[in-house]
Amino acid sequence: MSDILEQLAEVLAQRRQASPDSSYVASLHDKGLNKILEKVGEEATETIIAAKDVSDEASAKALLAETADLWFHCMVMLSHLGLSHEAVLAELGRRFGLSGLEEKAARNQ
Ligand SMILES: N=c1c2ncn([C@@H]3O[C@H](COP(=O)(O)OP(=O)(O)OP(=O)(O)O)[C@@H](O)[C@H]3O)c2ncn1[C@@H]1O[C@H](COP(=O)(O)O)[C@@H](O)[C@H]1O
Repeated sequence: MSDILEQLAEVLAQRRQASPDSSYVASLHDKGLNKILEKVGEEATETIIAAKDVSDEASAKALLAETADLWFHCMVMLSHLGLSHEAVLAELGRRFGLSGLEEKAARNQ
């Protein structure tokens, strides 16, 4: 999965130099941080609504699509602010490492 995030991050970095007319991501950068944050909020809301409505394969698929939209717009936000998705993965890894150690310690007591 992180390979896909890596490749997406490379494309997003290229789009920071692109013309707003040629690309959705470039148009978001051109509109600025407030527009990007508006999209993150919109996609978060759509994800929540979709998650409350999962009842079959089609609605589960709709939730996955909304989650992808949310992750994508979070990636654009990080790119706009010059931050790396790798730092987010490192933070998750650090927490996972910590909880893994805690679980191990608890098992050994
Ligand atoms: N992963 C995505 C991706 N996910 C979602 N979206 C777009 O995000 C938008 C969100 O959906 P909305 O229904 O809110 O769209 P909208 O109503 O048109 O948006 P607004 O007018 O509200 O801004 C849609 O326009 C989707 O096409 C994406 N657009 C691009 N990518 C990736 O980004 C790369 C660069 O894209 P371009 O900048 O378009 O070249 C692409 O190669 C893709 O890999």
